Amino acid sequence: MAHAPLYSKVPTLADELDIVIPTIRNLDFLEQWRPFFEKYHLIVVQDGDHTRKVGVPEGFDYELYNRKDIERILGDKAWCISFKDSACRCFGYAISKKKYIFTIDDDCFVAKNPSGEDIDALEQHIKNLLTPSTPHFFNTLYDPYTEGADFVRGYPFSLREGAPTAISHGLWLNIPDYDAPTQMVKPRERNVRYVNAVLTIPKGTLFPMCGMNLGFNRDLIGPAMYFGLMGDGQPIGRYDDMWAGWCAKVICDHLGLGVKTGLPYIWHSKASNPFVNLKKEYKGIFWQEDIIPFFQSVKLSKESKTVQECYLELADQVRSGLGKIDPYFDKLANGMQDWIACWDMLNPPAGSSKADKPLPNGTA
Ligand SMILES: O=c1ccn([C@@H]2O[C@H](COP(=O)(O)OP(=O)(O)O[C@H]3O[C@@H](CO)[C@H](O)[C@H]3O)[C@@H](O)[C@H]2O)c(=O)[nH]1
Ligand SMILES: [Mn+2]
Repeated sequence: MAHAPLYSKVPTLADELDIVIPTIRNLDFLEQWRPFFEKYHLIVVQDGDHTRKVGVPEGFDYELYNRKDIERILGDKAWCISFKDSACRCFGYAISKKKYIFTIDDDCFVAKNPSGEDIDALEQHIKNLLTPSTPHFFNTLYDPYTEGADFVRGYPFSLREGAPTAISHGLWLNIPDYDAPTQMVKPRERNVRYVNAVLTIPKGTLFPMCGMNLGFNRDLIGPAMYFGLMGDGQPIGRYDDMWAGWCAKVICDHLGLGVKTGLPYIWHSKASNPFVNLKKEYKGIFWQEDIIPFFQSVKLSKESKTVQECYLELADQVRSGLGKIDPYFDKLANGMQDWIACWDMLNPPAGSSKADKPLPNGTA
């Protein structure tokens, strides 16, 4: 059974992909990415003080949303979008009109491969997203759809079509995405290991999704990419991307979609303060010992056929399964529900009466 064609030239998807950047800093890092990013539309989610002017370097096509814009657009449901946390980025996922999203932090730069060449992270994410995943049977020679590799002997031919890829999870050279305790005991550790591999995360296995260098297919998994309620007024931080990854993975498993991790690498330049991070992560470090078994036991009903249906069913299970840990999870379940309402308001089904209503633009 022939499997997906290899791409001699990876399509740019310039009109089908938005780059979402959360920022409390500045966007000077875009200068280094200019050769790779300039042809794409940017969605900048400005966090923190909305009166601060965030400059976008000349030549980039963008829309920029600050807290006031989020409140204007989402009204009484704006509360479900985090404030003073990188989780605010998920507003960009909902307001986008494109099929694909790539999100990157403003302290991530262009990395070099072992041959010293600049890595076009976006091209690799596109390659990952446009080729199938293999969640149902592990290919020991890694990604069979990449040049110079294939399915190994014993790989069932009936499974070689693979599954549609929903998420492409990239990695980081230099500052690794460690939690605070690890960062505190290994303050000088740098990731210098370039592993030339892309792996599908097997069905039934969870993973810690980092939002620093992440691509996904909005049409396949967008409504599940709610970065959990963190930051201002919340008891935990730095679990936003993790929460989205756990929710998205159980839904991908239910819907037969794939998640890949590995290439591409970016160069992560700033180590955030481990003491500040410990304060943010502290409760999460304990809670996740209950959260993970919860997600491992999640069963979604066969009636849940769309991402929204799966996500709302999951929100109910979060409320009943995790609400006893802390009232936060009840609030988070409410946030998940209001997120879906926001998603559906901003992304009405084609042909519905609301589909043609232009939304208020960002402050760009
Ligand atoms: O309140 C905030 C804090 C930060 N941002 C923007 O979000 C990203 C990540 O910020 P930063 O680089 O400071 O954080 P890291 O610890 O390196 O990031 C890791 O933790 C995750 C946070 O949950 C993040 O996704 C991981 O990569 C930058 O663009 C900041 O400008 C913000 O918008 N609001
Ligand atoms: Mn960072």
